[in-house]
Amino acid sequence: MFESARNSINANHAWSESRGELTEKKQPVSESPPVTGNRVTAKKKRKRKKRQESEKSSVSAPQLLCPEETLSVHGRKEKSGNGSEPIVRGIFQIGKKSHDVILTATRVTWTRIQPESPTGESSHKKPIEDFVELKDVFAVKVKRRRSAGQQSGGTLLGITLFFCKRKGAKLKDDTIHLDNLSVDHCEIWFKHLKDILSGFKHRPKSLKVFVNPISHKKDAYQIYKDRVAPLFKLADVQTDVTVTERKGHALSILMECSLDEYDGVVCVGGDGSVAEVVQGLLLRAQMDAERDTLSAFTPVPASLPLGVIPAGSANVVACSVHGVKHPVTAALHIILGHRQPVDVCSLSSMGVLQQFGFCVMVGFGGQALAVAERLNWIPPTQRHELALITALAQLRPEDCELSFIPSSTEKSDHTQSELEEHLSDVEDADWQVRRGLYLSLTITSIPCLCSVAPKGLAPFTRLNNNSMALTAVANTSRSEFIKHLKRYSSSNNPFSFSFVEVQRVRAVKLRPCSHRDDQRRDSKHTPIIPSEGTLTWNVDGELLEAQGEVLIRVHPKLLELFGTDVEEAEEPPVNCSCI
Ligand SMILES: Nc1ncnc2c1ncn2[C@@H]1O[C@H](COP(=O)(O)OP(=O)(O)OP(=O)(O)O)[C@@H](O)[C@H]1O
Repeated sequence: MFESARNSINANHAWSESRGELTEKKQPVSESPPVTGNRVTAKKKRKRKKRQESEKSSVSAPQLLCPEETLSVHGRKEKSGNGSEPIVRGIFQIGKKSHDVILTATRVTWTRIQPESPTGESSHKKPIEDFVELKDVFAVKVKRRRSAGQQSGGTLLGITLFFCKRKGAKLKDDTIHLDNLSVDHCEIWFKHLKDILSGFKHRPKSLKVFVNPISHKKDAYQIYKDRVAPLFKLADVQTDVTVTERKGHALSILMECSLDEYDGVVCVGGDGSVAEVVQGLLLRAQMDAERDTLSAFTPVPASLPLGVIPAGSANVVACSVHGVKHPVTAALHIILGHRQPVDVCSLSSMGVLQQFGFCVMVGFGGQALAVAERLNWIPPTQRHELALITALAQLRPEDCELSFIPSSTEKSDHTQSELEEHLSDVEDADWQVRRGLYLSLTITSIPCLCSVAPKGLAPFTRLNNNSMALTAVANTSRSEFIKHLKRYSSSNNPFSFSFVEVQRVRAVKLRPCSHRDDQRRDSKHTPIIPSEGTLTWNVDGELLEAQGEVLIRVHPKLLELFGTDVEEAEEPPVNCSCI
């Protein structure tokens, strides 16, 4: 019955949506659905007339029922019930069959009209009913038949609804064609559908889009042009696209441009590009709120939600809010205005804010990224594998003092600002302190789902549970460490090792130590003594050298992402071939 929106666009069908165009060339009003077929016998004609009369008596097309009920989705009080009262009802052809179609404030429902049996008895079979929820409909267009090259006008065929259907975590666009040649009929339906759709105020109408042309396989622009831009156009979302020319380009635009005209920002690229746009949105919010980022401060949330179209290699942020690496899913979440507040962490060194992010690593994660940066002349996939192998070969523990404030605040009655104030107060809190050799420390504020870790990098982080997950991997043998890493992509628990400690925390402090008890050292376990106390951090895939003590804090719901809360990535698990 359905065909994909983009597949169904052909030379002879065109969609428009102005009411002007609907009435521009009136078609002869027909109260019955169009009938296809060349030869209609007199008997068939009589039968059809009889059927049409019986249909007309029950559902003449169109019937206006209770138009004020549409007010319910416009934020005003519903007059009665739950929006299930019919607004308008009529007959359309769907596929090749006549259907009784009903529009309510929340859905379009259609039921096949049962033909009478030759004996005049009506069928005892229960009519098949189907429906689409209007919250999933993202466009309604007038459907016309146009000859090749014809730009406007054309024969009215009916109206088409473009909607989103779900298969697991994946969203796909689909269409339902409501065919009827009557202009009056279509006009009434079109108007009501448009009114209802314009009542979904959380859907963006204008977006600032950043595309990183060098992400991963260098196909981000193509992905945007072929798979995302046509959907934005169909949904009448205005876009202002910047193809970034250098690192820092998106950040500098976000710090300067007027954001008032946009309802959201979209980033097409990998996690590095997302990190830059997140940084831009949050720094801009602090600048507009006159927050002093050179001191310990309580940040304000970003003013616009962010949509992430995955075009990188791991796509951790996209997978965490979509469950899949699928540009169409990401685009539909944006168009339908699905918003998910997310916790963000900030990393400060010597009291000065260095970066906002979702996933902060030091030790193995930082060392592997540093190697990858040095190998940037190698294509991305080979580079990441080679960097992993090199970092594993050079595996050395970091000698650190690790402190953290455990968190128990999963649910809270505090307001957003009270919660932020409470969590920002790290001075008077009870810090737990550990001193030791660590192979890897990972702190995440979101689950960080991806194909190499479908269940995420941490056992209990949610997108907005007001806390971060700290995974501390103490010094162990290389083979045990590899066993731990491999478990991320398998069904075994990567945290059930004696050398792995996981904590739910609201703040973490890490101080590199340069003196160790010499007794504990041997050639294998010689720790990295950071030069002048500098550690190499990996913040969302970007390298950061930070001197001295580093403080990482969680900031609940500091940003909204277009997407939803997902339990697990539905990407097929990928085992790293090199370990
Ligand atoms: N035109 C450009 N030239 C060079 N670098 C750019 C350009 N535009 C953006 N960047 C930078 O490229 C960096 C990497 O981007 P991104 O993460 O999207 O790609 P990737 O590293 O290939 O993907 P992944 O992180 O998934 O492996 C980002 O830091 C971004 O700021």
